[in-house]
Amino acid sequence: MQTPIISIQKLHKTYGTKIALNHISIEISKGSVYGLIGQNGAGKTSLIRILNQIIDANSGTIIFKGEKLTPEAVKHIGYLPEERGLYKNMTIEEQALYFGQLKGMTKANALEQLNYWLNRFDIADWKKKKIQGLSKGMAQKVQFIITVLHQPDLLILDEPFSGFDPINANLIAHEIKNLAKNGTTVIFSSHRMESVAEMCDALCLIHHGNILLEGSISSIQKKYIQEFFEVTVKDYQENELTSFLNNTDYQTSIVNKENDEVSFQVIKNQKETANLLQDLLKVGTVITYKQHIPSLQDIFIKTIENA
Ligand SMILES: Nc1ncnc2c1ncn2[C@@H]1O[C@H](COP(=O)(O)OP(=O)(O)OP(=O)(O)O)[C@@H](O)[C@H]1O
Repeated sequence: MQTPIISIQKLHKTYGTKIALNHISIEISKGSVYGLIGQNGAGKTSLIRILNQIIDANSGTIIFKGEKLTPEAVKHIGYLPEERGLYKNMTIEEQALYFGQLKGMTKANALEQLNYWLNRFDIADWKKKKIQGLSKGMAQKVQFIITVLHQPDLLILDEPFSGFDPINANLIAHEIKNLAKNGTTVIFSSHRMESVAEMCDALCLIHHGNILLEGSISSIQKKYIQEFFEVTVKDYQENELTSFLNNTDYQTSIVNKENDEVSFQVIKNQKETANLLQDLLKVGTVITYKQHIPSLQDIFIKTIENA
């Protein structure tokens, strides 16, 4: 891995006795789209708020662009929170100037960037519109523009597609990928696993403040390909089937059982030691034995079920 743009080391966060992040460590390389996934309450927002210095961690270190993260360095971060916040009485232009200047931009630079994005989205005539007159989708687009206006090195997007129709969601997805191609690092937080699978190069799955899975999408899938199997056994012995189902080396779920055939999915718990084919041959005549290529969704669900 190249030098990470952000390195999170042993980050720990509690609220009273509740552990929101349990000494987690993550490294994210420049220009990647990194998925942060987990169910409600997993700890994603806590991590994002610490990265934005909105709240403090109890302990741990964050190194951003080679140095310890400071409030000043947050100017190089763009954050699209899940609860969007625009000032309803301002025009789009006023809003862009306000947020741009907060991030240290000159007025001229903020205007130049605003024009660039409005033209890119083909909405140049929106500039003087007030936020309160915008539809939800339009306001989301403006919020996206304001988040990227100052050309941040790190872009943190919390559920960026919520509120968008599929066409606009595609448009934003395209822009996110394009920014990453040009060197912006993106942290993409969502509990919608399919959009993470589509957008990200790497990810981490957080559950109750712990990291259950971490790495590139291809390495995660490769690891699980070796573990999932679809099997059909004919002329099976009921007692041998029962003992296979009770074997703790495997997790087995029966898909179909009819006449003298039984079909099931098997996951190897003990990848190194279990000899699946040999164990299946004791059950009966193996007529199908194939590796199942799991979707990321399958992997996440199984991982959380086993946690
Ligand atoms: N201010 C707070 N006070 C007490 N507990 C909190 C506070 N904020 C978060 N928590 C708890 O910390 C845990 C992690 O919450 P967090 O909001 O970081 O999760 P999340 O992954 O962002 O969830 P969601 O997808 O629902 O936004 C949860 O159990 C939550 O109830």
